[in-house]
Formats: sequence, structure tokens, C-alpha cells
Amino acid sequence: MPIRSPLTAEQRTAAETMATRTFIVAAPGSGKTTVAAERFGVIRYDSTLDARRILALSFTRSARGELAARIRRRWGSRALSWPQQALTIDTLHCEILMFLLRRRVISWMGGHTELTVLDTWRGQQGARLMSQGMGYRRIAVLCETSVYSGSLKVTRADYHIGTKGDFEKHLAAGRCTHAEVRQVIAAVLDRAELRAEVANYLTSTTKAIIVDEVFDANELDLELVRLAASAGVNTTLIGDPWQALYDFRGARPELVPQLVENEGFESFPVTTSFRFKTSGMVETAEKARAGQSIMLDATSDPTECDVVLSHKWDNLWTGPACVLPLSFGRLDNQTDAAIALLLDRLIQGHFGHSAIYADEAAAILGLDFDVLRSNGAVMGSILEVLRPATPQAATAAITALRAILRVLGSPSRLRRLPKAGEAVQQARLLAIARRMGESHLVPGMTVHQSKGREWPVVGVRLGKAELARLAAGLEEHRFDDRVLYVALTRAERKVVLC
Ligand SMILES: Nc1ncnc2c1ncn2[C@@H]1O[C@H](COP(=O)(O)OP(=O)(O)OP(=O)(O)O)[C@@H](O)[C@H]1O
Repeated sequence: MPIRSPLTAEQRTAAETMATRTFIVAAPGSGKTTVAAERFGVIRYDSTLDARRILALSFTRSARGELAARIRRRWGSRALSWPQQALTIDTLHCEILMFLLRRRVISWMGGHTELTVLDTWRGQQGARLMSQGMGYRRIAVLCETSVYSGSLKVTRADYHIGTKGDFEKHLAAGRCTHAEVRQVIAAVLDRAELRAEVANYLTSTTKAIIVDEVFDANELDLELVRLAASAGVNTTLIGDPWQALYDFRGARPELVPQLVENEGFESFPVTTSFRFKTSGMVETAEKARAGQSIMLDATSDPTECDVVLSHKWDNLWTGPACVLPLSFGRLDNQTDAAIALLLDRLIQGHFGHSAIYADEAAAILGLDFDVLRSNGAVMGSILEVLRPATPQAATAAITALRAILRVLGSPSRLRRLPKAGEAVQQARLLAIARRMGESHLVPGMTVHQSKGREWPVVGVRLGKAELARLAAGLEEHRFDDRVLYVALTRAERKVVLC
């Protein structure tokens, strides 16, 4: 077994407690993920003979990946061998739903017991971008013990299915998204007899759950945690209320203290931060948490930064040309996807890893990402077309891009977009071209993407309103302030304005 890392007394107490309901609250860089990984092994390798799994849970794929990597690094690769698992909570929802279907506790349209669960309806038959006030979207409802289709007013812009026929065709084919899974699980947890089935499933399969970043949990996630804890599953919750960022997933950080109190969790604060290596950073992080005014210095040389962060992707693209953002953001059409793949080629060349959403872009275009990668020279040749950074070069590049994707096997025919759409794509290509002339590029990403990570020097691109919030003093209950807080606390040595 690998040698144990030197944990502080606080960290060790939290990781090794015999308590069965454990709540670990910790500041940035104080070792939340370190303690989560440690506790996983402490419970996994304790002396009790128990064949049930230890389940490490987080809320996004990247956070799950980071937690799994830390567990393996600390305890060796066998630490996560079957039945032990590190999952996103959405995957746990799917697992529970399919258990209920297989056991015929509830039934799905068409009698399916295995489902294809998509991230989004986007690209599926009948799906369109619907925003608030655009009528009703279809949802999954549970009547008695059968899943049917129902409807609900659109309250948040997203790709939804509005017509009953299209929606039911998907359900009858055993196809849904995580949203429908959550709708059904929420209905299941509302019914005592079905809730008891879930409790039985959890206690028979799972000895302990360790939930990292618990302040990103939504109401349903917390209800599942409550059920697991009250059913006797050893439950550890770890997080920092200042770092709750998943509002779009319905995160309800304010409900966590209530759950902790009502269910009798024992609290273990972990206070020493190992991230901050300079007195300046210690002071900045302390002031931010205390709601005191913060003034950041602007850098005259952004290449001194190891990363540049911003709330929104657009804000990174309008910044210095030496900052290469890892994405343009959400992919709304096939041309967006094509340009994301071109950006991926540039990012691969510079940083040796993928652009964010590159695999999603390949999927939208019906391309095999690995085949695309092995044809990297083709994308490289389009970047060369773009290099002069003129409008003519951008037009030539986009024309070549559309033609080449067909050659690479994309079944999609990338049509010209309406004039305004084409102008956006031209501007994006020119923004890529401008970066190609830079000798030193710094990666740019959103604060959401930076969560859980750290760099020596962090640049932040802030607007007037954000600077005003920093000057006024941050408040934990304000979502935008928490985004700023996470951005500031990614730096080990220095955080500067870019
Ligand atoms: N006891 C320790 N001794 C030395 N270094 C430590 C110790 N505990 C954690 N670290 C280091 O501190 C850094 C932050 O740890 P970790 O990522 O676990 O913190 P975190 O609280 O999860 O961070 P975040 O607030 O970003 O989510 C890592 O580089 C980790 O290796």
C-alpha cells in the first residue's frame, strides 16, 4: 500500500472518525478532496468484513474524475476495483431508476428496463431551444407506478421537447435525458413505499457514501443523501459553502446546514489551507471570506499568468491575444461544433490536451473523435489558411472547414448560417487567428471549469460590476460573489487583473 501523506491533525480526525454521519467543512485548498480520498480508503480498508461498496460521489464529470484520481493516487489502482465506485450523483440516480425498473417496482413506456440516458435533448427529434414564456415542455411523470409523459411551463431556456408525440416516441424507445431520470426519482422519493425500496437498495449495496462538494447538491440530491443516512449508510459530506457554483443544476447550498442539523451529522472543520504560498494570497483569501474590500493589481504582462479565468467565455476572447480560451462555450449549431474542432487542434498543439466540449463537437457532427485526432494534419492545414487573420482568410477557412468535415466522414451538411450567425463565426475564426501569431499562450477558462484546481499565478478578467463587488466585499449568499471567490482562491502565489 502506498505511504500515507502527512495529514494535519484536523484532517486526520475528519478522515478517520468513527462517526457514521460526518460533515467536513473546509476552506479552499485545505484538503477537502485530499480528506475525501483518505476517508474513502479508511472505510474501505477497515477491519470489518463487509462486501458492500464504498461510493465516492461528486457532481460533475471533471470533479468525479479528480476524486477518482486522488483515491487511486492515495490507495493504489485497486482501491476502486469492483464494487467500489466513484460516480457522479446523476449516474447514481440512473442506477437507482434502472434497479427499480428491473425489479418491476415501476415500469417505463415500452417495458424498458435499461435506458439510454442523454445529457441533453439537443439534436434529438422534436427538440428545440425553448425559453421562458414559450409554452410547455414535456416531462416524465409517475402515475401510480408507471412512467408517462406530462407537461410543464418552460421556466429556463434549454433544449426541450414540446410535442407529446415526439417525446413519447423517445420514451417508448427507452431514451431520455438526466432531467427525466431526476423527475422520476423525485416522484419515487415522494412515495413512502417506493422510497423504502430505494432505501433497501442503498443499504444492501452500499456501506458508505462520501459526497465531495456537497454544497453543489440540489434538493433531490440532498433528499437522496438524507435517505441514505437515515437508512444507516455511513455518510460523509464534504464541502465549502463559498464554493457552491452549480446554480444551473439547481444547487441549494442553503439547505445543507439544515440537513446536517436535522440528521445529526457531526461536524469536523478543516481550517489550514495548503494552497496559498505567499502572505499576499493568504490575506486576499481571508479578506474575501470575511467580506472585506479587495483591490487587485493589474498585470502589464499577462504571460506571467499560468491561467486566466473569467465568469464567461466571451470575456476571455475579448482579452489579450496571448490568452487562448479553451472553448467558445455552448455549441448551438454545427458550425459552432466545427469551429470548436479547429480550436481543439490549436489547443492540442499548444497545451497537449483537448479543448473543452471538443468531444461533444465531434458527436454533434457525427464524427469519431479518435479518427478526427488521427487526421490532425487536416485541421492543421485549415489553421494555416486562417493564419493571415484577414476576413478573406476567415471566409476561405470556413468554406474549407465545411468541405473537409464531409471528407472526414461527417454525415452533416454544414449550411451557411443567416448573416448575423456567419458574422459571429467569422469573428471567432479571426480571434483564433490572432492567437496563432503569439509566441507564448496562456490557457483561459471559466471559473466553473477551474473549480477544484490550482495554479501559481492566476489572472482574472473582471467587468465593472465584478470589480465593484470586490471593492464592496463579497457575500456568501450571492451566487456571483461565490464565482469571484472561487476565481480568487485558485492562485497559490498571486492573483492579478488581466
Ligand atoms: N496535509 C497536507 N500537507 C501538505 N499538502 C496538503 C495537505 N493537504 C492537502 N494538501 C495539498 O493542498 C492542495 C489543496 O488540496 P485539495 O485539492 O485537497 O484541497 P481542496 O480543499 O479540495 O481544494 P478546493 O478548495 O480547491 O476544492 C493540494 O495541492 C494538496 O496536495
